Amino acid sequence: MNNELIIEIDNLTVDYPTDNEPVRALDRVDLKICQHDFICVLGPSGCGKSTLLNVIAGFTQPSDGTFLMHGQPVAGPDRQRGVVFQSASLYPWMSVRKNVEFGPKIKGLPATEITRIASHYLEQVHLLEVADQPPFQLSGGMKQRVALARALANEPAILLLDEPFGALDALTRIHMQQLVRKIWQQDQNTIFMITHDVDEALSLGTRLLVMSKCPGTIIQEFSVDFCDRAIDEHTGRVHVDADYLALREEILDLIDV
Ligand SMILES: Nc1ncnc2c1ncn2[C@@H]1O[C@H](COP(=O)(O)OP(=O)(O)OP(=O)(O)O)[C@@H](O)[C@H]1O
Repeated sequence: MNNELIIEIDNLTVDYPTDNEPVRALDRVDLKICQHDFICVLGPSGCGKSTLLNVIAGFTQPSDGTFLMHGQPVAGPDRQRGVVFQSASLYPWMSVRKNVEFGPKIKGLPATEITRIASHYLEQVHLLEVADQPPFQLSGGMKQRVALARALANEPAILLLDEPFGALDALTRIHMQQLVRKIWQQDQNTIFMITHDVDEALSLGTRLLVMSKCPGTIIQEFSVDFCDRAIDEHTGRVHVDADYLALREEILDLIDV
């Protein structure tokens, strides 16, 4: 497997200015992300998970420390980092296909290539049959699949998912998890995902990062392989065994739920 280093974060601190004292959201975070890592970030509410994702996305600049991508500082957002948020925020005036074509079009690719890329990712998320519909005609889960296809169509070096399934019902959520796992396994993507759901993290991630209360720092990392070693062929769900349950308890204790 290719273990190329993609992201290197050293001593990262983020302070948000306020009318009074600045709020320290992240405190001296160190993190390396390599090709094909599937990182899941867990931690109490307000511990700085989104701030960390926003720094990696290029939306927020560090107050101190360094953040390098492929060895270079990052000035702002670009197509190297695809982001999917909890709410799909699609362009409502464009069809599903046009939403997915948007990135490749901005990139200036030839029309045939734009069509090919959009069809490929729409097929991957099982949405080719609704490609010509406007987003408002889709269910919440379908909208999230469009958002995923739109992010993937830029072929980013890393996919950043900020609670992408948080607003979905339980069954749709499981289907989305299966889909993301399959895409990650097939295409060898690199994924950084925030979740509040320990089971979701255990069933998807290869590295689970647990953060402390605000100001956030990474207090523990777990390397896991449940998604590789124990997926039920028929249901696509992870087989829950004693190791899984023990780790689940340990993480919940750390988060102090
Ligand atoms: N723009 C801002 N200005 C001031 N403080 C902010 C700003 N954004 C976030 N914060 C504060 O920074 C801290 C970390 O926030 P952040 O949203 O990164 O946490 P989180 O772990 O993602 O939270 P949640 O799990 O509730 O989504 C919190 O104390 C929050 O109130």
